[in-house]
Amino acid sequence: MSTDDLTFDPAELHAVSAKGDGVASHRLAVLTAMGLWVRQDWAEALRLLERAAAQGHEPAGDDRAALAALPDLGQWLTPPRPRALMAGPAILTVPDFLPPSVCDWLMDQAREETRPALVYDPATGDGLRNDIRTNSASQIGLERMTVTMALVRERIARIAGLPVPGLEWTQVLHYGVGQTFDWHVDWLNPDEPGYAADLASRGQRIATLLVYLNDDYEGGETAFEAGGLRHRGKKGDALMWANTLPQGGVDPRTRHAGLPPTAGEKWVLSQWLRGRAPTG
Ligand SMILES: O=C(O)CCC(=O)C(=O)O
Ligand SMILES: [Fe+2]
Repeated sequence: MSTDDLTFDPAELHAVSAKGDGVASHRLAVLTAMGLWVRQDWAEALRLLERAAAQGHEPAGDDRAALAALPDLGQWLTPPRPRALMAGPAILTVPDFLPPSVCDWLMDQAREETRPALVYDPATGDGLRNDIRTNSASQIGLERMTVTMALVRERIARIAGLPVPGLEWTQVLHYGVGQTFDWHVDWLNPDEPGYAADLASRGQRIATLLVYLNDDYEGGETAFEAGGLRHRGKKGDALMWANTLPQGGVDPRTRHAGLPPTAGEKWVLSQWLRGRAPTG
């Protein structure tokens, strides 16, 4: 069965999977990894992934190969302590947050479907093309989710100390020479009526986490107005910061930019984190 025709109903997925359909088994593996409509269970997700690969579903085979490069689950789900770069705003680094093989795999996944990056229109809450974002983005939503990605998201949630259901869909950003994500903040302006419904449903973007996926480019730092900080991690390193203040409210000092590479191409994973699962 093709992905487009396939249900997200776990009972139906089980039935189709039992008949030998690898697409259904893979989707069930992903839902089980995420705990979406079924109980979250890593061991069961891995069993289902094995089954999907054995049933000949190629993306499941790729997913399994990507997973094989990870350390054991206990180690993976206990990320190292971040190192503080700056206290106010709170900006931290995490060296070697993702293995190089996972970085390569994420870039491959993103190459398959990368579009011009959009900005959020406060008037409507829709995505809009805008000159401040000339880079491209690939969003990994539910249709493109994998068990490996679910494990990456779990590790992100753990290092940030925030719940997985609060993670927005992960994006992989791509910058060619001269392309930029110009000066902006990631938090949603609470004074902007267009953001009200989103903020009520999902809460604020409490934190941002980036993972630098490659090294072979010049320039392209992440720049913060605060302290004139310019940062560029090596392949696999994460950069994380709080968009809100410990006492509540947004932190205007988090204004930042993805500067344009001057040679080569920059790839970065971008994760915006809310504090809780959506409601309503
Ligand atoms: O690419 C970068 O360094 C910055 C990305 C960014 O600001 C974001 O994803 O919100
Ligand atoms: Fe940003």
